[in-house]
Amino acid sequence: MAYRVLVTDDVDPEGLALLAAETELLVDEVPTLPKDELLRRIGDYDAIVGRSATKISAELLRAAKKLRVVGRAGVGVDNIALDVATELGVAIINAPAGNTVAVAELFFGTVIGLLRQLPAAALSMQNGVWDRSKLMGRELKGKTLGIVGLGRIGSEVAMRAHAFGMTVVAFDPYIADERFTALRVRRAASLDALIAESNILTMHVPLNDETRGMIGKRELGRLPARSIVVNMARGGIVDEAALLAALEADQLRGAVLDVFTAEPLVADSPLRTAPNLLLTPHLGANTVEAQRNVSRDVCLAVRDALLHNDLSKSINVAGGSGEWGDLQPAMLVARRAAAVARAVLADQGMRAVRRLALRIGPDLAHGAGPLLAAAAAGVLEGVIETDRLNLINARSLAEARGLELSVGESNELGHPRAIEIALAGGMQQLAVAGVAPEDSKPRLTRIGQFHVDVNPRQTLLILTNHDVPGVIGRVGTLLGERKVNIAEYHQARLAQGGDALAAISVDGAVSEETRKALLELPDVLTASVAHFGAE
Ligand SMILES: NC(=O)c1ccc[n+]([C@@H]2O[C@H](COP(=O)([O-])OP(=O)(O)OC[C@H]3O[C@@H](n4cnc5c(N)ncnc54)[C@H](O)[C@@H]3O)[C@@H](O)[C@H]2O)c1
Ligand SMILES: O=C(O)CC[C@@H](O)C(=O)O
Repeated sequence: MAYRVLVTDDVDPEGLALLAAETELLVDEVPTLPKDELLRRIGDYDAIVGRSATKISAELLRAAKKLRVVGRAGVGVDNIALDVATELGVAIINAPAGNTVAVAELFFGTVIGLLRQLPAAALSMQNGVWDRSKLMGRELKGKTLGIVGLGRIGSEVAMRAHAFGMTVVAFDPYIADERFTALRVRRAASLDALIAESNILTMHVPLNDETRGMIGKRELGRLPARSIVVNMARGGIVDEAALLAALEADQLRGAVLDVFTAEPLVADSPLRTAPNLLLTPHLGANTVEAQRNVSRDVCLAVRDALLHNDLSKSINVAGGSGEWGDLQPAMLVARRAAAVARAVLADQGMRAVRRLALRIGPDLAHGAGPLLAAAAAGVLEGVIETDRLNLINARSLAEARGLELSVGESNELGHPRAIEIALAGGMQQLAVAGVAPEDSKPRLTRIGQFHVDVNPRQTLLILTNHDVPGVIGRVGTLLGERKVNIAEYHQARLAQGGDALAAISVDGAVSEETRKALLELPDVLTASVAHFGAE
C-alpha cells in the first residue's frame, strides 16, 4: 500500500530524499499553498510535512479524512491545532533539536550587531560616510543576561554567554536546580526578580496562555535603565505595542525581534521604523545546517510513523520514552487485556466502564503513557464509532466518555514486565493481567482470580464452567463442528470440583450464534468473546 505525503513550505531536500527513497511513499512537493487550495487538496494525503508558514488549522484537519501524520520541520507547533489533531488521532511530529544552535548563534549575532550599531555602520559605509564617533558601541562583558526559559535554546545561549564574560541568570520554574548548576546559571526567584537585574532580557519559552504577553508595559518599566529586550521565540510573548512605546520613549537601549504576532510583518508596520530596533524576518532557524537537521529528523520520523506505526516521536502520544519497539509487545498485552476485561464484564451485564486502572512492572515504567493509551484503546475497540481509534486519541476519547484512567508502577505483579488492567463500573470489577517478556511472546496470565497462560491472538474465547469431566471435549467438538480452529486451550480452576475458566485462543472470528450455542452446553456458565483489532 502506498501512502501520499504532501510537502509544503521550503523543506530541505536531504530529508525529502529519505521519504522519496521509500517505494511505499509518494511525495508531492509544492510551495506554501494558499489556505483554500490546501483545504481542497488535503483529503488525498496520509501525511503533510511543512514549516511554520503552513497553518494546520482545525478546519484543515477535519477535512483531511486520510491524514495520519503532520510533520513539522522545526520546533514550534503553535501553527497546528494540536487538540483537534489529538482528538482525530493524527500524529504531530516536530524536529525539536536541529535548529537550537542556529537560534543561539543568531542571538549573539543580533545583540552584538545592536550593541555595536552594525546595521547603521554598514549603511553609512554604503552611503559613502566615514563617521566613527557616531558609531560608539558597548560590550557584552560584565553585563547581566536574563534568560526566560532555560530549555534547549536558552541553555545554548547560556553556555555561549559565559564565553563573553556575562553574568547569566534565568527564570524557568519547570527546570530542576541541577540543570541550572550544570549550566552555571543562577536561578531567579521570579520573573520580576530576573527582569529587575537583566541588562539583556531574552525570551526562549513556547507561546501559550502562560507566556502570551509575558513582557508588557509593566515588565518593560521594571528593567534596569537602558536594557535590551530580545524575542526570538514567538511573536506575542513580548507585547509589540508596549515595546514600541518603550523604544520611542528611549527607555530601552534597544531590542531585537525575530518573530512577530502576525507573520509576515506588514510592510507598513510601525515596528519597521522604530528606533534601536533590530528586526529579522524569522531567521532563527535559517541556516543550511539547521534546515538539513530538522528536515532529516522530521522526515525519518514521518517515514517511521507511516510505514512502521512508530509513534515514539509524536508529541501527542503522552509521555513515552525509550525504544518504541521494546514497548510494542507490552502495548499489545495492555490493549488485549483491556478488551478481554471489557468483554467479560459486558457479558456480566456491566457495559458502562467507569474506571480503568493500569498497573505495570518496573521495567515498563518508562512506557506508562503509551501503555495507558493502549489499554484505553482496548476498552473502546468495537464500542465506539470511529474510523481512527489509535494511541493518539484513545485516552482523550475514553476520558470524554467519563472513563477515569490511572496508571501506577507496581513490584507486586510477579514480573518486571507485567501489565494488569482493572476495569470497574458500579459494583463490578475485573482485573486481567499479562506479561511481555523480552525473550518470548506476550501472554495473558490472569483473568480475574484464574491463572491462565495464553497468547492473545486474533480472538479469545473466555468460558466459565463447572469443573466436571467432559466439558473440554464438548466445547472442542462444538467449535470443530463450526469450523472454529483452536490455537490454544487453557483451562484453569480455583479448586477441584469448583468453578473453572477456559481461555481459548482461536483463529478467525466467533459468531454470536456460536457463543450462544456454547452457553447451551451442559455445565458451561458464561461465554465471552474478545475480538482483537489489528495489531
Ligand atoms: N526564531 C526561530 O526561528 C525559532 C527557532 C526555533 C525555536 N523557536 C522558538 O523558541 C522557543 C524555545 O524553543 P526551545 O527549543 O528552546 O524550547 P524548549 O521546550 O526546549 O524550552 C522552552 C523552555 O521554556 C520553559 N518555560 C515554559 N513556560 C515557561 C514560563 N511560563 N516561564 C518560564 N519558563 C517557561 C520550559 O520549561 C522550557 O525549559 C519556542 O517558542 C520555539 O518555538 C524559534
Ligand atoms: O523556519 C521555520 O519554519 C520556523 C523555525 C522555528 O520558529 C521553529 O519553530 O522551529
